[in-house]
Amino acid sequence: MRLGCIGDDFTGSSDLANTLAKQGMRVTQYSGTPRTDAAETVDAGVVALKSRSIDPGDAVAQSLEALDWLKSQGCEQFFFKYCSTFDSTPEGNIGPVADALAEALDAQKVIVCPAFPGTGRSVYQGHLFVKDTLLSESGMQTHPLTPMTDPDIRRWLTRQSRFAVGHVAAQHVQSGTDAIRQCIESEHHSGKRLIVIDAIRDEDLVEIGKTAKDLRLVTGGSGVALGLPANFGYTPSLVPWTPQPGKSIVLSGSCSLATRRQVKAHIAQHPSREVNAAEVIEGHLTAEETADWLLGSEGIPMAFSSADPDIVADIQATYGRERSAAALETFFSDVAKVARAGGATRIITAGGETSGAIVEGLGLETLEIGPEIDPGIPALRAGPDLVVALKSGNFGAEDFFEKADRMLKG
Ligand SMILES: Nc1ncnc2c1ncn2[C@@H]1O[C@H](COP(=O)(O)OP(=O)(O)O)[C@@H](O)[C@H]1O
Ligand SMILES: O=C(O)[C@@H](O)C(=O)COP(=O)(O)O
Repeated sequence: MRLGCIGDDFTGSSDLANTLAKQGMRVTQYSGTPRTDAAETVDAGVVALKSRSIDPGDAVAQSLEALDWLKSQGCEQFFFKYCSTFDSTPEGNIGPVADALAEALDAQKVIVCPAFPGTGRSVYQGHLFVKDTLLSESGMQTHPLTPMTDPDIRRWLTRQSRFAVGHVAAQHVQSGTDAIRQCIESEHHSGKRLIVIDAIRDEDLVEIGKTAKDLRLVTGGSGVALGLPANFGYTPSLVPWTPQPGKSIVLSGSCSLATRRQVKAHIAQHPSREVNAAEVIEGHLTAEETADWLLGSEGIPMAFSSADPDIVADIQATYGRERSAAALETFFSDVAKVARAGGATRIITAGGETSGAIVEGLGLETLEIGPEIDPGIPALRAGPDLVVALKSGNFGAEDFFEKADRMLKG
């Protein structure tokens, strides 16, 4: 294994794995830190953690455990993957985890770059944009778990990190590798350890990737990984796929804007059932009942709790943020288990936390990376008769669920 990656959620990990696979690396995604060695054939290993919204101390401990395992597999460089919308709270977990990995690797110059132009995320003047709006006006300001209310990544990260935060501006990035390297050095000499880098185009990310050749630790969204495989001599290639027949279901616990649009579009075409959060939390709706309905329905049936911010806010005010999230995640995980036992072979999930709960619940230890369905979302094989797609909250076309099923089915 050459490149060792740690993802702070499961959808984000598959997004990174997708970028690396398209650039020619053989990639495997692991659910948590494996207890055994990786197969010899793996070039890049992505350890997916569910660490984005947990206590910062736990996130650090889990990330360091993953790092130890990746080191033991022979990795030469390490990547910490977080969300292209920098999902975190003022306490973490991006800063604390990046700090801990930097110290463990003695990395003095650490790139911080959430940009992913392919999905409209760009960093300019240290501010994160989602398409043409600032992060804090993009819908992310009402995220159920990590509301993003400050678009200045430097300022947000400064609240989370023990280290001074630096910046490389777009005009230097656009001047190419030498200019970027000089700016990083200059920030380093002025005592900055975490260095936010502007990037608005894929070309910028490729240049940043080249600059990162000698850095032990790189952090960011999947975009900044674009240029890394070439440093190891890999070249872009087509990712193979074996079609998976059988029964498909969609489970959506994401309340992000893109998912809500996709849910609306899917309802118009396929059997769909809204999961009432209060009924789940109160224990009035069982996973068995929902799974039976999914298995008995035609087409690409969907169960969803995806709701508008005011509805989510009401649920959280009544039951608490953590309790409602935990109850819904457990519910979707249980639905997936029953549906799988009842014959589901294609499972499409929406939402990072939701997907993490489902993949862990199903006990899927490794995921092989297949072709890209939409930017940042690959088809994944979990076993001889099970395939999945883990959709990040704000990724995917409006007809994503149908499109994903078409690709998984082959
Ligand atoms: N109707 C709802 N009310 C309150 N919380 C909800 C509701 N539906 C989903 N959630 C919770 O919101 C969180 C959404 O996070 P996640 O699955 O990561 O989606 P995204 O990828 O869009 O951020 C999950 O913890 C989920 O359980
Ligand atoms: O970088 C991204 O935007 C994604 O890979 C990602 O991490 C998305 O997380 P969720 O929106 O929570 O699914």
